[in-house]
Amino acid sequence: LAEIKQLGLLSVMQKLKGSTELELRIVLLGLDNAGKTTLLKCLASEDVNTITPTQVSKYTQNQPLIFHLVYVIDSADKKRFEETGLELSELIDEENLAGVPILIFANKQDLCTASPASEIAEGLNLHTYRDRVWQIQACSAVTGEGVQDGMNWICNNLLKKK
Ligand SMILES: Nc1nc2c(ncn2[C@@H]2O[C@H](COP(=O)(O)OP(=O)(O)OP(=O)(O)O)[C@@H](O)[C@H]2O)c(=O)[nH]1
Ligand SMILES: [Mg+2]
Repeated sequence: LAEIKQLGLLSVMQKLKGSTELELRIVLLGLDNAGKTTLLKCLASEDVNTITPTQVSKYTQNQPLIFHLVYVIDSADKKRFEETGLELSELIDEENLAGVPILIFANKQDLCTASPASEIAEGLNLHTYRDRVWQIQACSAVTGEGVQDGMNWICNNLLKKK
């Protein structure tokens, strides 16, 4: 995990379907330059009132309230696909994160050099993840496209658990 840049812990108060209020904790991870900060800004600009990003300086393995992981990938940086895949698999093998649902953002889809999310999913062997629910979502943190779809997936997971 040492090389994973830890970005932020997001405490999100989401009002779902008008009546339910849920607190959602997200740990946002990814290699440097993947687009984590841009994604946070994108989320914050969409709903400043309900999202409170907190920058934390260090990843602590015993975070008590991790409900979801979000892993960001630069879809246009093919040279680092192997590296990011290794980091992701280490994360998946973390004992403390066993079973934690994971959303993978295939970010920077606005670039014409970006690989499609389906190709990235294959390269990362996502289909072999059997201990948790996972989702890969194509997005652009710059245009905002796909970001809300990813967040909706997380919200739907929470609703299912209730
Ligand atoms: N075209 C494009 N550029 C993006 C996108 N997301 C991020 N970037 C750019 O990629 C670079 C890195 O983005 P950051 O958000 O700083 O990445 P980061 O993951 O926070 O990087 P570190 O803080 O170094 O770990 C910046 O120049 C962003 O403008 C995207 O969806 N599309
Ligand atoms: Mg950053």
